[in-house]
Amino acid sequence: MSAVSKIYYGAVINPETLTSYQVLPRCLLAVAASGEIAWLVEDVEDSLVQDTLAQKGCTDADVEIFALKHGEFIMPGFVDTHTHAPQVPNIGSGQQYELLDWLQNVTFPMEAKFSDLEFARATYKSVVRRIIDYGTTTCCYYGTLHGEATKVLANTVNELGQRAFVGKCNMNRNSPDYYVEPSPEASIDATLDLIKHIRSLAPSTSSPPLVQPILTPRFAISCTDELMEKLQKVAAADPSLAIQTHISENRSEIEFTLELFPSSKSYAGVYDRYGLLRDNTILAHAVHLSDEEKELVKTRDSGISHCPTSNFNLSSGVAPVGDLLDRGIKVGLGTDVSGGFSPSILTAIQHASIASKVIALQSATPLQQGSKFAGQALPIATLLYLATLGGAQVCCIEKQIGSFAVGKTFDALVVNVRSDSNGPPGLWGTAQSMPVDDTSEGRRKELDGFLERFMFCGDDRNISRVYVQGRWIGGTSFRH
Ligand SMILES: O=c1[nH]c(=O)c2nc[nH]c2[nH]1
Ligand SMILES: [Zn+2]
Repeated sequence: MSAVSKIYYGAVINPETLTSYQVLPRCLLAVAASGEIAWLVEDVEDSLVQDTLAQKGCTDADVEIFALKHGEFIMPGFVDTHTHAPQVPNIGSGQQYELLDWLQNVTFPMEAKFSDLEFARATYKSVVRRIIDYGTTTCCYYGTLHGEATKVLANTVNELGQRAFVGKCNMNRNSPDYYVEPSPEASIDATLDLIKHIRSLAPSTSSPPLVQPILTPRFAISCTDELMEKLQKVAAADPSLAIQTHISENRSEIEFTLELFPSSKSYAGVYDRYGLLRDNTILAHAVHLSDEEKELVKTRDSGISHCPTSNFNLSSGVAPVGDLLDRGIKVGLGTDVSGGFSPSILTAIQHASIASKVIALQSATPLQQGSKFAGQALPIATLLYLATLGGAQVCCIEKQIGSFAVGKTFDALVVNVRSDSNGPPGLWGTAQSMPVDDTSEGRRKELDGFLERFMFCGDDRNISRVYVQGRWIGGTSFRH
């Protein structure tokens, strides 16, 4: 690890497990020039900061110290495990449709426009900029079916410094003539070319690279058997290649899938038959999986992207996240723009909470023995985990990001809930320069309250800085 280049002192929120997180009002955290966390001391009194720095061999002269104000805190950046960059211009339109009609009437016409590379360049620049400023430090992006436009997306992400997985859609059927791949061969050639391009963006020293390719069969409906067989070969030849697709989102979609693949018993069975369920597979939605399918997903160690905003908005249903968690399945959050109408993971957090409450309200039976989450409202710790470390697990990068620990990279947000922040006016009450209760317990309680209110009432105006790999890349205080 390189020498310490920056020290942060102040309030830190650090996710630990599905049911716990650390609330650290006076944390001292050092980031190396490489972007990794060099060391972290959980509780340091103001008067002991200089001594602690001296003990760590740091002097004011050689490192920059960023002292957070009261009402500011640092937390890990958000992980969006599922979104569609080319659908951002469509946000808020077509909400009268369910999935299959929405794709035909709203989504495919917009995605088709990305055959124009100038349009792709201008759109992706503003889309990625906006997603970074919403606090998403890692994002799993679907591009369109166009290889060249998806290279533009990957280049843009790389230039703006976000961590991401970027894939082009494989789709050679059940799409309009103006927006469909001509053959399985053409789909695979463009995919391999994109993978090569994205891997060439990585400086050889950064491990893992900031931008990684991801195999993206749009969903089973849009891929012929022949294309699925070819995708299977690509995946088998490259076990480190991540995979993303949609699963079991909408009842008509499930019915159509089973008609198209009559030899498979279930939707998950289709993907499994083609070797596409593995530990680095991200499955969006999983609203209507059978118990047998959930077991299969668990056995393959694939992850689920829970996209509650989209599931409500396209009237798809409510995913049984508590049950998935009880089964030990990895779960993260996804915005699924523009099925979801917000690119902010904060909105996904709020809707994940409401979704769990809807399920709890509908649960006729009391909690079953051994179930920790099913049929219950998800607590703050779980929502925080899904938005950060859970998402990192789904992407198989939990050793690098998602929480703060020595050796992990500093992918982080500075959140500002002060009355003088740019955030929702009047939300935070009177500006206080000090906690009302200035004891350790008082500070912890206050910080915990700040976190909860940020998660439910905050927005991007409260995110003043966004860091990826130690580099300041966005937020309201960032000069673009
Ligand atoms: O929410 C969704 N958005 C999409 O673009 C899509 N394509 C297939 N299935 C999908 N679901
Ligand atoms: Zn989607």
